[in-house]
Amino acid sequence: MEDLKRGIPIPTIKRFPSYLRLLRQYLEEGKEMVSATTLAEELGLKPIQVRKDISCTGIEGKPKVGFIISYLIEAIVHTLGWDNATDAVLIGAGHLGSALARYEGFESYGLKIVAAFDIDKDKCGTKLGEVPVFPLESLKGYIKENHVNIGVVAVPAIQAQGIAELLVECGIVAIWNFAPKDLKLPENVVVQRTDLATSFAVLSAKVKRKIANDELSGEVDEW
Ligand SMILES: NC(=O)c1ccc[n+]([C@@H]2O[C@H](COP(=O)([O-])OP(=O)(O)OC[C@H]3O[C@@H](n4cnc5c(N)ncnc54)[C@H](O)[C@@H]3O)[C@@H](O)[C@H]2O)c1
Repeated sequence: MEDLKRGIPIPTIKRFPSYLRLLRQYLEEGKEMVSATTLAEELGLKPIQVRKDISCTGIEGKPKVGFIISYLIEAIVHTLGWDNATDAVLIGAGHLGSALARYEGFESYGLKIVAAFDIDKDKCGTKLGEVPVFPLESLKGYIKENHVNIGVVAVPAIQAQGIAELLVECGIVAIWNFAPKDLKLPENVVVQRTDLATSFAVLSAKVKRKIANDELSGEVDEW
């Protein structure tokens, strides 16, 4: 995480997950080395951009050979701070919350949902996969006791602002908000909103352009 604070450009950070996906695929295929040119071709980027991005991890390639894939994966994961899974609490154990809590893949991205909280008494005391669901009233005590820094919000939009304020009051410093609501919070709180509808809007615009016979842009999809 230290490296992120040192000012790696946000577009580079956004491209890193695409590099990781591709590099892990290469590793599964038994490849050991990869060149910046190959990565660039696969991801629709310019080789100079790929070299610049990789230089942010501190890894150096060998001329004409490229990069050792396993070292590069390790370096990107470390640069993103993903080698040290960060505990998070989830608020809202409904359809979306349940899917998020059950998804084990987040751990390889450094996120570990350790507990879920809900106002629905029938859900409290149950588990979403391995994640226990607790009543909302126990949120504050849990966060204090377990030193959790991240909150994932998956409650109805109308509840989201109140829940976000409660999370901040409990000491949460970063919120991953899935509710369709722009949260108003103190500036020192990191908020990231994720909306599948936005991704779909991009997809739908691209489809329209394709149908109109325009060229699709070569940009890498961002998440
Ligand atoms: N970002 C996306 O792409 C995306 C996709 C799907 C859903 N959503 C949003 O995610 C949210 C949840 O959607 P869902 O389909 O899982 O809904 P859901 O109704 O299945 O689940 C909501 C859960 O939140 C709980 N809840 C309500 N108020 C609460 C509160 N004050 N404190 C704690 N828990 C509370 C409910 O008891 C319920 O278990 C909605 O805001 C929805 O719009 C976003």
